[in-house]
Amino acid sequence: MATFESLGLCEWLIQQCKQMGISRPTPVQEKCIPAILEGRDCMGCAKTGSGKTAAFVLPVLQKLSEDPYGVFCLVLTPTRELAYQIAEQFRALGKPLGLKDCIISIAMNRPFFWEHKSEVQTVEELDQRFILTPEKVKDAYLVHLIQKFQDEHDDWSIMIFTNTCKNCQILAMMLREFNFPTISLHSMMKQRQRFANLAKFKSNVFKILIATDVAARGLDIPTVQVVINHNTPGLPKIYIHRVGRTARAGRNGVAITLVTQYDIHLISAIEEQIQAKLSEFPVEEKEVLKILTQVNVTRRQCEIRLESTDFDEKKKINKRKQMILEGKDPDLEEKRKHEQEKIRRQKKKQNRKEAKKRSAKTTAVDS
Ligand SMILES: Nc1ncnc2c1ncn2[C@@H]1O[C@H](COP(=O)(O)OP(=O)(O)OP(=O)(O)O)[C@@H](O)[C@H]1O
Repeated sequence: MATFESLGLCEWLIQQCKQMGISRPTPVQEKCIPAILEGRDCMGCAKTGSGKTAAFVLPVLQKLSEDPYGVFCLVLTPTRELAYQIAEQFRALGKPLGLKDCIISIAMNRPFFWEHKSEVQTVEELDQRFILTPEKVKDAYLVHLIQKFQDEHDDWSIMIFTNTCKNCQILAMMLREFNFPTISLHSMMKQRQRFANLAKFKSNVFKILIATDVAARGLDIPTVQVVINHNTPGLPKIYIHRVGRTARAGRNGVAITLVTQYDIHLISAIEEQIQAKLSEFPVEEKEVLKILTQVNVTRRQCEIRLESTDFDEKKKINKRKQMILEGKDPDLEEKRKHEQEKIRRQKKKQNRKEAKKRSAKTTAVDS
């Protein structure tokens, strides 16, 4: 069995790995580390949660320590959260180097040239994968499932994926109405809020993260035991990334996908890709029916509440797209608008103060 030493990794890096609980290389690390150390081009493909990040971070750090000069490594990621996560790994493993890193994010949601390859996930790691085929009560099944996990496990943590930002927002509101400690993550949130919510979920303050596919790739949250697909992913590749958020680094995990009669063809494509049949998840229908009305009413109330805010996904996305086409950064524009509004308010306040002073002076002169 290979060791980090036999792969050519130097002692200080082996010690850093040990401190992070990494004692033996995973297969992708075993194959990539020597090749990168030799300075060869390398493309690593391995299943989700198998340590691909350290497979390039470790040899990059070793090379950098040998010749610490200039800009050394550029890492491209599909989301900002992932950029921060990888930077953290560089910082943790590269601590003795006094490493300097810089995160640059661009206005566009996703660079189109990114191609993340993942091998077919094996069934052994992912303990159980299920499908649920509800008729019109998806949401009631969701509430029932969460309730079940909450009742049956002391230490639990669930990631729920859904297709749109609006759905994500409504479901988060709805689950909070049922007193589930829920937090959301989607691209219509401000970046600061996205990071804050992710941190709250990672620290286990909130047990449920409901997210769009912005959280489907690369995020490494070891405590996630369950992934629920509120909608069936349109592409098998997305399914693999989503369910890969659980059962990471040899741990166990469960993935449940809610499927309607219109999604059967999608399930067939997923099964073909993962080379495994998904089994039906057993639920007590009676229990689901008991909460059906309450769930539907709560959802409708949340929809009405959300409609009264300016949460218009399409309008906002189109506005952002237009800005990008005009060469503007939507986040910067928003910040600038906010600053201008602040200055305008301060000026107004100042004018009012001065007017008050003037009128006080006039009164004094009159009297
Ligand atoms: N050799 C190792 N032994 C044990 N754990 C490891 C090892 N290498 C990395 N890990 C841990 O495994 C977890 C998953 O690693 P990582 O996020 O790099 O997976 P990945 O293959 O990039 O997954 P994804 O395809 O989902 O992005 C991390 O918590 C990491 O610290």
